Amino acid sequence: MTDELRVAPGGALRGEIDVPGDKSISHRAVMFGALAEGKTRIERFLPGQDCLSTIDCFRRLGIVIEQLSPTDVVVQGKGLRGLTEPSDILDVGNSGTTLRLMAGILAGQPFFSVLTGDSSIRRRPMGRVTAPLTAMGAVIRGRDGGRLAPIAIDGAASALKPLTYSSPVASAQVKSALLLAGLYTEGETAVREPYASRDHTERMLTAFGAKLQVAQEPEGAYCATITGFPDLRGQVITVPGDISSAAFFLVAATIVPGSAVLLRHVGMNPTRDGVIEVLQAMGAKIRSENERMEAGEPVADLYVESASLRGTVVSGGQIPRLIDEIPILAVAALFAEGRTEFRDAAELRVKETDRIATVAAELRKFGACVEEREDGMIIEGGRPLQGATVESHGDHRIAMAMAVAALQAAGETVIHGASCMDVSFPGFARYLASLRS
Ligand SMILES: O=C(O)C1=C[C@@H](OP(=O)(O)O)[C@@H](O)[C@H](O)C1
Ligand SMILES: C=C(OP(=O)(O)O)C(=O)O
Repeated sequence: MTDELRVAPGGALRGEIDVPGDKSISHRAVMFGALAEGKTRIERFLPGQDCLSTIDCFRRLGIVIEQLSPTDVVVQGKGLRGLTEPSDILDVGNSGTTLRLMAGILAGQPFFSVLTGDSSIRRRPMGRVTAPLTAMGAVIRGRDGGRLAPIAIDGAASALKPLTYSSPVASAQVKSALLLAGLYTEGETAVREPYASRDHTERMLTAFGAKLQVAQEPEGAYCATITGFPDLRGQVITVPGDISSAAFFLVAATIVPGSAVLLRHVGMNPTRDGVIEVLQAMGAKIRSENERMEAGEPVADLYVESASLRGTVVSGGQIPRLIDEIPILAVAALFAEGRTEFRDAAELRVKETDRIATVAAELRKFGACVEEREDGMIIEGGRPLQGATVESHGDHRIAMAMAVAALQAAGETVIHGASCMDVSFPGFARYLASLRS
């Protein structure tokens, strides 16, 4: 089978999509379910490759996890002390969230474990979690002095103590790793970040019974504090749809004239909804309906119609609220009148790929005008696009963003390495096709 997706331009997008489950929340439901006493039932779980890696790793740690259907998962939790030493390395595949959050959990276990992943994971910075975990007393070794995977955690030699830590980056993975290690300390562990990153860990751990305090601080800073050794109890969790997946259809329906699409069950957590704010500022017609709370998270249905866009500036505290949506927002910028600028987004360089470099390189193949900056990019909108042969570079969000750009490019586009879409959005091409028929 060839690993490519062909996308031809065509008519309006019309219909409804039940947006697949949120990746960040699906990971956490499995992890916290494993650490809780009793059964956790997860509905609308995302059966993407990344979340399946998390299930696989926890099975290797002795947790029974049943997948009653692809989206219906039951985790038989064994409590904070219930994990057992894995007999082999733990392979997280392509998932940075799995590796970094598990590093925090495994630092608190009385056994030895090794975490690794694919070639992309083995290039991504892990010092951002291994350094503060070491400061908490964890004994961790890895390539490049513990900064690159594989990393080995000598839990038996570790004696964790609480830490108050100011993270130089707004990263939910760093924050979560330290809060999870903090579960295994006597006392309070506090993590401060320059801007609030996604807060699913704080919301969900609180629902499981942890004692957690959060505080918004001056100039956008944020601090979360956890108290060690709580009694965590199994929960029933209905996972909201992933706003990061919905974003591809928000942009697709906006740029293809005559489109009208309803996206059902979209997670609207205020630490994640920057994409809607920016698209609306650009002129997009997005209406939120049927707003409700599920599993401690706000959820809504989003109705989007095609619209003309104008350029904008995206920067500062907005960036963590839309970090994974920048590749698809760059596509929206191609169809906007004038210039769009992304600043303060150097974090994009350490994702599955260097997303500043890969977005610029691949969009230029369509004839787009994209200037790379150290911490972002500048895009001149309004140029006609030509269909092209493009590469995913093994990065799911790049592959899907290119598929959306192809909808409004003259001629056919071929996306090589398209199967990586399954990392966060299995069936993406089918969902897209369903709106075109
Ligand atoms: O905690 C999470 O679930 C995630 C946090 C973000 O990464 P960082 O923590 O590196 O910003 C995001 O890019 C990733 O897709 C998922
Ligand atoms: C960056 C991402 O995920 P992770 O860090 O978990 O690999 C993503 O899904 O865009």
